[in-house]
Amino acid sequence: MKSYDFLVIGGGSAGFNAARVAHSLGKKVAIVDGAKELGGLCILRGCMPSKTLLYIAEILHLAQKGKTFGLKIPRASADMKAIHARKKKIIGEFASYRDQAMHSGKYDLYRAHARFLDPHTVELSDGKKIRAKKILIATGSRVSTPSIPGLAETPAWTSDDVLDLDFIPKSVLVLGGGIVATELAQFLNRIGSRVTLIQRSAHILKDHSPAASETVQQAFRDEGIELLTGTSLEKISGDKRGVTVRFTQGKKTLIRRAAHLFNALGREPNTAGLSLENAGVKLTASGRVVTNRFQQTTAPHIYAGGDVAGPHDIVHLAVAQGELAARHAFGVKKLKPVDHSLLLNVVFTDPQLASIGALESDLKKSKTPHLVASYPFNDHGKSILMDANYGYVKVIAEPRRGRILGAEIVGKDAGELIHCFSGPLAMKATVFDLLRAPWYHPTLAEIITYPLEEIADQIS
Ligand SMILES: Cc1cc2nc3c(=O)[nH]c(=O)nc-3n(C[C@H](O)[C@H](O)[C@H](O)COP(=O)(O)OP(=O)(O)OC[C@H]3O[C@@H](n4cnc5c(N)ncnc54)[C@H](O)[C@@H]3O)c2cc1C
Ligand SMILES: NC(=O)c1ccc[n+]([C@@H]2O[C@H](COP(=O)([O-])OP(=O)(O)OC[C@H]3O[C@@H](n4cnc5c(N)ncnc54)[C@H](O)[C@@H]3O)[C@@H](O)[C@H]2O)c1
Repeated sequence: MKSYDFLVIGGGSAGFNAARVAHSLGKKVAIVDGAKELGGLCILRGCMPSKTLLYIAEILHLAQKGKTFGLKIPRASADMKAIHARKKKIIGEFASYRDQAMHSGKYDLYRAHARFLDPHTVELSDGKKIRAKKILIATGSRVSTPSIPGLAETPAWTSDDVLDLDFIPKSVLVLGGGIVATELAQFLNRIGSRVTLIQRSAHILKDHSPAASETVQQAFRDEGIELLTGTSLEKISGDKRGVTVRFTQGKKTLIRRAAHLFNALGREPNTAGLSLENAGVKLTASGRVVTNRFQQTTAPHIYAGGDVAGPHDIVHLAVAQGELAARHAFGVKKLKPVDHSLLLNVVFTDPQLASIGALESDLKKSKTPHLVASYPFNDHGKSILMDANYGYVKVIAEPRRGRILGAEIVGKDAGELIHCFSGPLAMKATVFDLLRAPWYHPTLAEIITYPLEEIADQIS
């Protein structure tokens, strides 16, 4: 039986980066991955394909509103075969780069599924057994199918299918109003599908502020997406002609039909089949692997990172958790846990929605003193000339010295603009520090100076 210092189960963002760090510390490392294609979710079926398609859809949208800018663009439409080919080429290049790195000889790579036999031994789906001193579980997440009558029996697309379309679907019913649902509903609508989105809570993107979700909702409705919120799904059925969803909204019972159904009702940690009970690794009530601040599970020599551990399914956190686990496993000193108080979140709808640090609602709940100021994009020179009028920038600061606690941006390129705050938040900067920085005119970024000045005025 082969034996290693470090065994990584799952070679996605968390697992690959943990293996890379362990190798750089001089350790003998093995990666086990059971996927047909190497690369992990972000490269193959997550961040990169979705952002490739969303960017294309944004260009199409701008071309279609050429008249607003005084342009004659007679007919802009999606050529799905070409779009699909572009996506495949781009993703193929990213995946091949990762594949080469995994085959670099720095790690022993096993293309199989693993399950624990005991706390130090795993059995692979090809029958091999391997042992390791330290192990990382980085098996990611998978689409969940909640128990809604008819859902399991009705053919439904997942995000994997939507990201791989090579035709324009006539109509799609999108179930859910989270990030996957909203980003891909807008993509489908912009390429020319008739889209209905059915969401359980009162707002889409319910983890964000109501003002932020309402702004995105308004943009979606203005683009022609039918958005139904505050609903409860009752029955889903399908026949040769398409799918039917029956649901309630308040006291009304409603029915919608479409050619296709898209299940965007969330993801769940990928732990089935790992036989974690043989290793003494416990799960939380929501099915994530229990970990401490250094990613150790309830069996201290076994670590977990990425979507399987949470608390957020975000790729830079998966990378940070994997790297931290490898360093901790091999005794690197003065390590800091991943700082979730600096949570950075981006939703790549148009307008984009991005936030960092403390949310206003959490500060209100905990009665933490704070100052808030915001400024709308429809009163800002650069966004007006770009016809990018949805949204606002909001800054939250501590009231005595003006230390920035958080920021929320809804608007054009919010995912880029929010990074004006990530360095300053990490460095505990104040609004006064940021106002000393130069801000070029005319840029979208300079809008940030307005709420900063308002807070500075309130303090002084
Ligand atoms: C449509 C979509 C868009 C997204 N967009 C973004 C975005 O824009 N930005 C962002 O930050 N995040 C985004 N995410 C989330 C992000 O992709 C994930 O948080 C991240 O990829 C998780 O990385 P991971 O290493 O935990 O898991 P993964 O990358 O999923 O890796 C897990 C690996 O484990 C393997 N595996 C599973 N079980 C076993 C087993 N028993 N034995 C061996 N191998 C196994 C799998 O084959 C896989 O390769 C998106 C997700 C989706 C679905
Ligand atoms: N831009 C990004 O960073 C990005 C993009 C895509 C995905 N992701 C990550 O992937 C993860 C998964 O995203 P997701 O959108 O699939 O999940 P999610 O949990 O964010 O959204 C699931 C949606 O389904 C609804 N829902 C769940 N069960 C339901 C039921 N029984 N009846 C009615 N509605 C129900 C929820 O209310 C919610 O709107 C997220 O945590 C996100 O962090 C990130």
